[in-house]
Amino acid sequence: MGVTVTAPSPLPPGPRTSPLRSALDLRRDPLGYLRHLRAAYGDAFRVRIGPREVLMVTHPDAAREVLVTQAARFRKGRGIQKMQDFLGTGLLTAEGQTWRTHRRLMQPSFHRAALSGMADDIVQAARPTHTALLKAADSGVGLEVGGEMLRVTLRAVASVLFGTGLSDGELAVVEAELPPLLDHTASRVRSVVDLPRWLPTPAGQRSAAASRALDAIVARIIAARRAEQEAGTPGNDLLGLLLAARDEEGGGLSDRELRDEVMTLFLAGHETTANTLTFLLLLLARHPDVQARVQAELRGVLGDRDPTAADLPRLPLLNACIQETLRLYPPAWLVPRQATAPVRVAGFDLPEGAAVSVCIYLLQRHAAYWPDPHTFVPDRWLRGERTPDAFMPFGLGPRMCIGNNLALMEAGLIAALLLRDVHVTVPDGGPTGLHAGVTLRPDGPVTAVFHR
Ligand code: HEM
Repeated sequence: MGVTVTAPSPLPPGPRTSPLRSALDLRRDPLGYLRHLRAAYGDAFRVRIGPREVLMVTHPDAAREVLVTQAARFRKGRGIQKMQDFLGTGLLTAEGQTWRTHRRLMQPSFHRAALSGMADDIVQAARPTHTALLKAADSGVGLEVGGEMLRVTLRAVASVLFGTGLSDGELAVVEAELPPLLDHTASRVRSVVDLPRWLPTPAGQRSAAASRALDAIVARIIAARRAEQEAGTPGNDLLGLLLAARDEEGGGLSDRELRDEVMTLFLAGHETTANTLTFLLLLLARHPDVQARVQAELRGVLGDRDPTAADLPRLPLLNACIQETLRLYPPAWLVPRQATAPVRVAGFDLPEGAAVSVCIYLLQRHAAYWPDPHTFVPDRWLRGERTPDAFMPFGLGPRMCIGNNLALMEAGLIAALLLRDVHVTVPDGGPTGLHAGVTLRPDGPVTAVFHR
C-alpha cells in the first residue's frame, strides 16, 4: 500500500523587519504599506499585525478558498470576537449552530421583496438631510458630508428596523448614544492590548451607560411589538419580520436574541453605508462631468418625484457610480479569519489557529482584473467590463453580508433624493488620504458646498 507524502509548503513570503518597524509602518499608512508588500512579495504575503503574523490574501482565487470553499475551517478573526461585549451574540459575532439558526431565520426578512416595502421609510428618514442640503445650497455655507451621511444612515436603519415605532425622543437618544458606543467598540477591536472589561476607563463607562440607554429603548419596542403581534398586527418593518420569523420546528428568536440582532444591524448597517455615500459624493464632486450625467438621469426618470424602489433599476448610471465607489473604497476593506483546523491557502499550509485576512481593498484594485484599477470609471460597469470575480464589497460565501440588498437600496434611494436637487462641490478637493480602521473612510472632513 503506497503512502502519499505531501511536501510541506514554504512559508508565505513577507518582510523581515522587526515587529516594531512593522507596527509603525502599518500605523502610519496601512493601505500604502500593504500595497508595498503586495508589490514586493506577490498576491499572498505574511505581515505582522499586533502580536500576530497574518497571511494577507489579495487575489480572488485565494479569497474564495478562505470565504467559500474552506469556510467551514475558519471562524471570524479575534477583533470581531471582541465586539461581543456590546453586541452579544448577533449574526456578526455568532459561530456554529447558533449562527446557522439565526441566519436561516433572518435571511427571508432581507430579500428584495421584503425590503422594497421599506423604501418609503428610508426616503422619509432622508428628508431632514435633504432639507439641510437645500439650506446649505441657499446659504452657500459648507457642510461636513461625513457627519451628515452618518446621521442619515442611522435614521434610515432605525426606520427600517422600527418603522414609526421609535418616538422622536427615542430617536434623539439613539442619535446621541449609538455613535460613541460604536466608536468605543471599534477602538476595542483595533486595540492590540486588551484592557480588562471591568477596568473603569472613561470611554468604557460612557459606552456602558449608552448601552443601558439603548437597551431600555429596544426592550420597550420589543415588548410593544410582541403585544401588537399577539393582537394580530405585527407590522412590516424589519423588527416585525424578525419577531414573526420561525424555524422548521416553529421556534423564534427570544427577546435577548432579538436585542443582540438589533444592535448588530445598527452596527453593521450604519457606518458602512454612510461611508459609501460620503465617498460617492466626494467622487462625484471630483468628476463633475459624471455628476452632470447622473443628475440628467435622475431628472429624466424622477422629474420632481421622490425615488421609489421600482425606480432604482431604471438608474443604471447612478448604480454604476455606487458599484465603482464600492470597488475603490470598500467600507469593509479587510475581512479577518482564524483557522479552526489546518488549511492550505494560496498554496501555503497553515496550522490551526493561523490568522488570515482577505484584503478586499487591494483585491478590488488588482491590475490583472481591472484596467486602470485606481481610477473612478463608472462607465466600465455600463460597458459590461466588470469582473465579478474580483468584486466582493459584501464579502463572499456563507458569511456574506446579509444586508447587501438593503445597503444598495438605501444608498441608491438616499443618493437619488439628494442628487436630484443639488449639485455637490468640494472646493478644497477633500482629504487625499484614507483612514483604514474597522471601516474605510476619508482621513479628514469632507466639506462640501452645494448648489441648486
Ligand atoms: C455598503 C454597506 C455595507 C457593506 C460594504 C457591508 C459589508 C459586509 C461584509 C464584507 C460582510 C462580511 C464580513 C465577514 O465575512 O466577516 C458583512 C456582514 C454583515 N453585514 Fe454588511 N455591509 C454593508 C451594509 C450592511 C447593512 C445595511 C446591514 C444590515 C442592516 C448589514 C448587516 C450585516 C450583517 C448582519 C453581517 C454578518 C452576516 C453573517 O455573518 O451572517 N450590512 N457586511
